Amino acid sequence: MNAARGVVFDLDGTVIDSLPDLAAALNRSLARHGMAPVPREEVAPMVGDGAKMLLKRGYEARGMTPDDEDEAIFLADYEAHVTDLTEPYPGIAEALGTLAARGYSLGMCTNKPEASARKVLAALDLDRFFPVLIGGDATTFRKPDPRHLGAVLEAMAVGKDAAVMVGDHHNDIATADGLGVASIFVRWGYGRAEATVSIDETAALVPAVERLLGAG
Ligand SMILES: O=C(O)COP(=O)(O)O
Ligand SMILES: [Mg+2]
Repeated sequence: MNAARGVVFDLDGTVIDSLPDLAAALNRSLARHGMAPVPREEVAPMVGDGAKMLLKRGYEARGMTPDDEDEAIFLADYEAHVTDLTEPYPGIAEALGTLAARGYSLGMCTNKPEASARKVLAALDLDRFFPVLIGGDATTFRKPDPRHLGAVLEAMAVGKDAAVMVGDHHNDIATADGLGVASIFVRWGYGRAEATVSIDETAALVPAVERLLGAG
């Protein structure tokens, strides 16, 4: 019986490969100022602390600082194009379906702006897996602050001993560690982290969760 067990997912770099659209939006913003584009592989390590931080880091790479107008235009433009090039990672929908079928509650703890997160999940037919989702702009705290994960677990009515956090960034692991929650680091995303449990492919996800939370 897994009814009270929960798996909390990070979004960017864990469930969806959103880097192409994030990089494209950043580069459209830079182009407004006549600045050269930042290649995708250089954008990847800038992802993980939310869209505003991505913009700031992208501008810094070109020796500039975004102002409020840059920020507003970038956020609206990204939200409008959030599904142009973005895809779920291969096998992730199947893994989510298996976890749901085995009785795990699923939730999402993302630093992405919440409207963009909900829009992209709906467009990719993944929103049905995540009745609980808290975005990086929804409260005054966000990952790596453990309260972000704490708020997701509270909304899921899952205790921290019965939960696991899955993410691609050191923020995800730090959030879980800070709250005393088990975590799984996924290596297919954009970040690096020291983690007790790491996996290389989506096929390894369900077995890793079952090992941490006990097979049903
Ligand atoms: O958009 C970001 O910077 C990070 O989003 P994530 O927390 O879902 O990885
Ligand atoms: Mg991520």
